[in-house]
Amino acid sequence: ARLAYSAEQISVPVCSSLQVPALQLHVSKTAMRASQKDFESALSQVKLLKDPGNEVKLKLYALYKQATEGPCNTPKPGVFDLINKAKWDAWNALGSLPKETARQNYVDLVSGLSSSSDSSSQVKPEADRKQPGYETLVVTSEDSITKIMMNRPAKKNAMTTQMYNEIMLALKAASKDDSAITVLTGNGDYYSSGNDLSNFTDIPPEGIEEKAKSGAILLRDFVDCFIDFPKPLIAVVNGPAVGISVTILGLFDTVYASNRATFHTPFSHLGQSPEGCSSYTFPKIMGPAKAAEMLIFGKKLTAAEACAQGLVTEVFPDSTFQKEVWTRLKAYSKLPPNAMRISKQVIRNREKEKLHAINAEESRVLQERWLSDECTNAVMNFLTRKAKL
Ligand SMILES: CCCCC/C=C/CC(=O)SCCNC(=O)CCNC(=O)[C@H](O)C(C)(C)COP(=O)(O)OP(=O)(O)OC[C@H]1O[C@@H](n2cnc3c(N)ncnc32)[C@H](O)[C@@H]1OP(=O)(O)O
Repeated sequence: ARLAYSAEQISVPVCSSLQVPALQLHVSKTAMRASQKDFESALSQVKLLKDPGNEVKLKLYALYKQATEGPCNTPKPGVFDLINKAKWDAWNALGSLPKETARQNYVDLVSGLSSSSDSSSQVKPEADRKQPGYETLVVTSEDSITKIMMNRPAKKNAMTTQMYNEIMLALKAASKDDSAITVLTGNGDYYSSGNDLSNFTDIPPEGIEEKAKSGAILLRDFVDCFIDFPKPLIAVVNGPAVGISVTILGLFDTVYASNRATFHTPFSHLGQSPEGCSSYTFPKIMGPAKAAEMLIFGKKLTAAEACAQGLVTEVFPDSTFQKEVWTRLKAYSKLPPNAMRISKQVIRNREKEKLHAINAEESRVLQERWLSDECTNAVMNFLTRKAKL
């Protein structure tokens, strides 16, 4: 049965006080232009929806604020004010998007949510489907799809040691569960900002060399899990992607991206070198010249550019991204699972040995880079707030 979608009922554990202002019936006069009727009807419709989850609620919040107030110009909330900061980030990420476009995107998003909730009114709330035991991820299995969602939105899904370990665990479990396909995605406005640079600060008593050594082992094990993953693996790139979250895309079978996504591997800027087998997969996918621009010079690609260069399978408008992608994935997940697995093996197996060797070599080189002054200075500059990408 449908849940009435009232302000009280949208309380959820992660953002318990997140209230979508669209639920308020007040609409400022500035919003009442081209699609006024549609917008008003979307505002009413949203109250009838099942809880769409925090990620979507943040999008609704941001679009509503942009549509009614224009670009975000309020001060950024403090570090510990997680909920208001998440809301502020979502609104601020819309930049100078015109009010009318925001209004249209709001209407499109609500319409997408209404039709998907119509077709899945029996779906259990996400909290019920969530697999326990993960702190940095939300892992769910439904419709023969295991979804692994990186869940540190306030840190742009930066990957901590714990997150690397949990992703490995989740992939191992997904390889054995009864799902047909597996998806990696991010919660919030980023897909992932790559390696959490504070990983470099936790130096053990044995010293920095030991830290670099254990980091290289973790990196190699992590990437090996992607090389060996036996089922179709799909990246649903919901926003900007940085560093290792980009490089491993070369090991996925399909990459769907929102048109808000960007792809950035600033290794030289960070005094580091390519990993995730990208030194091999990127030149193979996009040719050596384009790969060099990304991996040596840190050129950031838009989603459209990444698609033109073969790293991304297809790009979708952000306003309909989730609806279009999940509709497609649900259809794919109904294909015979063994046939899909075997096709993947036929496509990928002959490269596996080579990829493992490349991964080992990249990890070895990176272990040395982590001890360099160039890397130490770049990480310190970020951590002391002197530099950002
Ligand atoms: C086992 C080890 C394996 C290692 C494998 C190696 C991989 C290589 C890489 O992945 S290289 C890529 C490393 N990533 C970066 O250099 C990104 C650094 N982050 C940024 O430049 C920016 O944060 C941003 C451009 C991603 C986003 O900027 P924006 O202004 O939109 O947001 P904030 O900077 O305010 O970020 C919000 C909070 O998130 C924290 N954060 C973001 N990314 C990281 C990160 N990679 N590591 C650690 N922390 C990160 C940021 O500090 C903010 O935290 P705060 O709210 O507490 O201030």
